[in-house]
Amino acid sequence: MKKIEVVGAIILKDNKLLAAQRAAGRSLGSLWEFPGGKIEPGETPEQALERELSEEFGAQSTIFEPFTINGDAKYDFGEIILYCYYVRLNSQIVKTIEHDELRWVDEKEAGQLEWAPTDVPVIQELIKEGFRYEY
Ligand SMILES: Nc1nc2c([nH]c(=O)n2[C@H]2C[C@H](O)[C@@H](COP(=O)(O)OP(=O)(O)OP(=O)(O)O)O2)c(=O)[nH]1
Repeated sequence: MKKIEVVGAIILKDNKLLAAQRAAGRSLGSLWEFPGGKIEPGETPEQALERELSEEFGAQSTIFEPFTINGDAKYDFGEIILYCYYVRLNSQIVKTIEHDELRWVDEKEAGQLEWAPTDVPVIQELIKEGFRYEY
């Protein structure tokens, strides 16, 4: 099965997480995820994440440490391996081209969203840790 490596951003501000809802027509449509996307050949995960955040939001970012666990799930289109990093946005979000909605959520609200299956172990661990590491 095709392995697809994906990076996701854990963006925290005032104890809230930036959650993004995938646009309805896309793969895993309408499910919630970490902003990010596929790692392209020759890119490090950090480079991929910076690029994705620039493309999706028009925002500059700084990538900090990787999260303690990865996501991993199999779909009909391949196996997604999700690497998440703590990220600070250095500029405003000026656009959103790939999401139906962006929402700042606390732990309780995050637990009530329907996340992509890949993300479920990651978000559960993050909720357990608490939304307290702001960069
Ligand atoms: N960005 C992001 N993608 C995720 C997460 N969890 C997860 O399973 N994915 C999946 C959805 C997509 O199949 C893939 C990311 O690809 P992408 O967002 O760059 O999608 P794409 O532009 O290629 O669009 P598409 O063809 O998949 O619709 O990883 C997540 O938390 N963030």
